Amino acid sequence: MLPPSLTDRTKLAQEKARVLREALPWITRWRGRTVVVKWGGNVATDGGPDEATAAFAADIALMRSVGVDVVVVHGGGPQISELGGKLGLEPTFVDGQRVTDEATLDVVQLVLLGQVNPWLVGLVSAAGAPASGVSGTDAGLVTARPADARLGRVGDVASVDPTLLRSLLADGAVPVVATLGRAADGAVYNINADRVAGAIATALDADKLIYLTNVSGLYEHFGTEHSTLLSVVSADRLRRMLADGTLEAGMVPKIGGVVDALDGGVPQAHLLDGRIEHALLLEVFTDEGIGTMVTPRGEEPSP
Ligand SMILES: Nc1ncnc2c1ncn2[C@@H]1O[C@H](COP(=O)(O)OP(=O)(O)O)[C@@H](O)[C@H]1O
Ligand SMILES: CC(=O)N[C@@H](CCC(=O)OP(=O)(O)O)C(=O)O
Repeated sequence: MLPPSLTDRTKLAQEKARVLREALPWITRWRGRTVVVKWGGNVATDGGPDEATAAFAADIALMRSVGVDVVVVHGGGPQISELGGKLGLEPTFVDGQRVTDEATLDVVQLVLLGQVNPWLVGLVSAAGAPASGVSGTDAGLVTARPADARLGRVGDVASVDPTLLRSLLADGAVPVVATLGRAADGAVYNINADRVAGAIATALDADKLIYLTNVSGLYEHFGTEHSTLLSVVSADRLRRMLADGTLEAGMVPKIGGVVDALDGGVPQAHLLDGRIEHALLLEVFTDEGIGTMVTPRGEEPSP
């Protein structure tokens, strides 16, 4: 009989082999496919910020290295509120969208283009993938149109031209997109990152759209004692949730982005807790169903 320590080591090695075997069909399935991953600023706030985002960057680099065309779209809402607060700007939101006056727009640009984007580009690069930071205002990537006038310089996505992203992907790079947009008259607008992620996934005919946030997924009866995590849900059910007003705060634009993407032909979207290290890897390369999966009719695909 094997000594106990060797038995344990053998069991651990066999477990590693099992994980690798489990990953193979998923790696084969996702090679050459396009996956859009939206990193929410909340991933880097409450608790252990850098570990979770460093693990996220490592997962992105791994996806790239096995041949997935991966695009990162990032937010930075809490980081914008933090710097704005230091500068005396009180954050105000309407249905999850930041009311953006001219001074706030300056802060949005400073934080997204000067802090969050280069930080994520640095982490993905350090993890071994050639990341390339771009703004939605570059090369006509995101054309904005003014949103609700009460929101000031907030835009909706009018259109996405994926040419720049396609050429970066063809070069083997990982585009990391900051979600500003430019209107036809050249003016820059602040656009909610969840909506941009959905529009970019649609424009790229992505095979999967993943949102990383600070909850385990989408809950029914959120914030009540009856709250339950929805593991698989249909786009129709999300439409009903949007219409009946049961979603609050940041979930409104996120679910809006998911519904837009599914309506635009993206076959599946996921909401995951990005504070769990390697949540992305678990979702893409294992049989583990974590978080909430959204498909057109609420059915679960297999590899
Ligand atoms: N039904 C719901 N299920 C889960 N979270 C919800 C729900 N309704 C509202 N939320 C809120 O949405 C938040 C995530 O959105 P948001 O703050 O915009 O994150 P991010 O920065 O990742 O975009 C959660 O922290 C949660 O408080
Ligand atoms: C119009 C609008 O609300 N824009 C967002 C853009 C950043 C974002 O969406 O960040 P998260 O994904 O981290 O929430 C904002 O100013 O907060």
